[in-house]
Amino acid sequence: MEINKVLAYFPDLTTDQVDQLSRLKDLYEDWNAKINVISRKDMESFNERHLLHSMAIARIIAFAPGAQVLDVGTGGGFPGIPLAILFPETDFVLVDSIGKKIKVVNGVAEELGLTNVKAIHGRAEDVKMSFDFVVSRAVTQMPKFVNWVKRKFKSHSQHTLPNGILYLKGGDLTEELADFPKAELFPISDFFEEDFFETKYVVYLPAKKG
Ligand SMILES: C[S@@+](CC[C@H](N)C(=O)[O-])C[C@H]1O[C@@H](n2cnc3c(N)ncnc32)[C@H](O)[C@@H]1O
Repeated sequence: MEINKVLAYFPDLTTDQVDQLSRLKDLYEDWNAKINVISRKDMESFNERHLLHSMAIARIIAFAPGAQVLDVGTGGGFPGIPLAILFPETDFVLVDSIGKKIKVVNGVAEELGLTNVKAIHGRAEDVKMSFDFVVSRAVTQMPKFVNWVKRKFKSHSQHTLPNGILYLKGGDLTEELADFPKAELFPISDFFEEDFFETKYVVYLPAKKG
């Protein structure tokens, strides 16, 4: 997918944001040659699989200036880096347990001048900060994930949605979400015409029970 097609879904971007998003594919190609974080096959479809896919979260929520967002198991920076570009006044903490992936995240953030990204090499369970939202893609099953992050939410919400998890997920989620009656599924095909995403939903789970 051409970058212009991705950008057409977000017509209100500033020139800085357009420039940053347009540079991502080349930056990841350079980093990937040094440290392999994205498979060759995925690199071919970088703009849809990594960029537009991550940006589906921005179709559900506009993160507020000053809000804190955690990306758990960010890998090379997804969905955290594209979201940090879209919401430059929101603070993003990207955590991954593999150090070389965090090296790539730091490199990309530095090259793009993203001052709102902090990358942590460590386990999500050990992050001791509070957040408005936790985002993620392709890390683990929801019951385990909820255990990792359930004590990491600020109680007060400054958004239209109560604070919670926004998780890019695919497959049959019936069993996985059985214990989470408050989970809401947003099909990504509602946001973008293309239907190439293996991960087909953004799952929203509010932090507060009951
Ligand atoms: C399949 S990759 C997905 C990477 C990225 N979210 C994406 O969609 O491109 C899963 C990542 O989760 C990380 N991970 C798994 N368990 C973790 C944990 N407990 N804390 C932090 N990172 C973890 C792995 O190191 C790996 O980079």
